[in-house]
Amino acid sequence: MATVVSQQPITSQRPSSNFKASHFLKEPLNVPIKLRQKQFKIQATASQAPLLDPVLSPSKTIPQSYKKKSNEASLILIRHGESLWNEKNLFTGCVDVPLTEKGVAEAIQAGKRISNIPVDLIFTSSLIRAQMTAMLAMTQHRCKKVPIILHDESEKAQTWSHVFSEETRKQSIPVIAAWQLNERMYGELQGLNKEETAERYGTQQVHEWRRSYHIPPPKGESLEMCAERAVAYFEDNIQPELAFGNNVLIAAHGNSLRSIIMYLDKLTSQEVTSLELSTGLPLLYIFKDRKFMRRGSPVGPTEAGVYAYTKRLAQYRQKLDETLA
Ligand SMILES: O=C(O)[C@H](O)COP(=O)(O)O
Repeated sequence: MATVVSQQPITSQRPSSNFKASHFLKEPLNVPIKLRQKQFKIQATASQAPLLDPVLSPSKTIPQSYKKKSNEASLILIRHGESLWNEKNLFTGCVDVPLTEKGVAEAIQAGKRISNIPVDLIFTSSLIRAQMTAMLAMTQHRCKKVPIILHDESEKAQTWSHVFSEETRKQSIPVIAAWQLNERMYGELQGLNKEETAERYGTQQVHEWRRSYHIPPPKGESLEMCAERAVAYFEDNIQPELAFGNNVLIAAHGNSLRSIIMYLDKLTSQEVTSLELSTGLPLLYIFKDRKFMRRGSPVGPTEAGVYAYTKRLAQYRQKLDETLA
């Protein structure tokens, strides 16, 4: 499937709709922060602010003595690899199905493409196909850090999954699974064959259900409804991390990512209807000066192509080369 790529630097203005007012927090997000404060606290150093827990530290602003980690951050988006229901051409939505063997290979290939790009935090949906994609991709990353899914579903889940070694935590990457990043809920189409559905309701009607912004499938979510949870989550929990200088990988779904790309690329509800995302193909954005600049799909480490998209990424790759030499 074709992917719309626009090289224009994009402002992070919201598309004209009733998205939740965004706020640019300077400090990192406060959603899993209690967890990260316990599990993966980043040691406060002269250049790094600790992960602030608004509960533990009344003031939510970063103390003046701390600077942002960086003025630039990488954002990688990956639609999960092919799933068993993609292979059967069934509407999937929020049904939790795993990857096919091909989908596993796609996830590993995606990992090769991003293996030289820094990742400090991983966000996935709560669905296994996105989580499998993230974990498989990270097996190829040259940083060799271990992605660890954070569990905050209960106090016991938090305490029972605690890591009691600072050194081990430093060699780990927090993975936050958020239902808000789930695929759009396809309502009464879930489980139906896409071709048979088009024969029954007409190609035009099915295309509208699949790709339009405002029109929901029967008893399902429109892309707009999906955006109102996915983009709101992105603004409230992911964008502050990027603003702080943390590099983020999001492994999610065709439509939840289409809604986020619509926000990043400032696409209109008309333009987004032609946005298609291939399974397992990573997309790179650079976040700098509060703007998202799309950089296309990174090539693999052995393929001819751009060595690194920015000076900071070139330095990161250089450091990996030296460490792994
Ligand atoms: O949910 C599904 O069926 C797929 O992941 C996406 O389907 P679509 O390409 O028909 O939106």
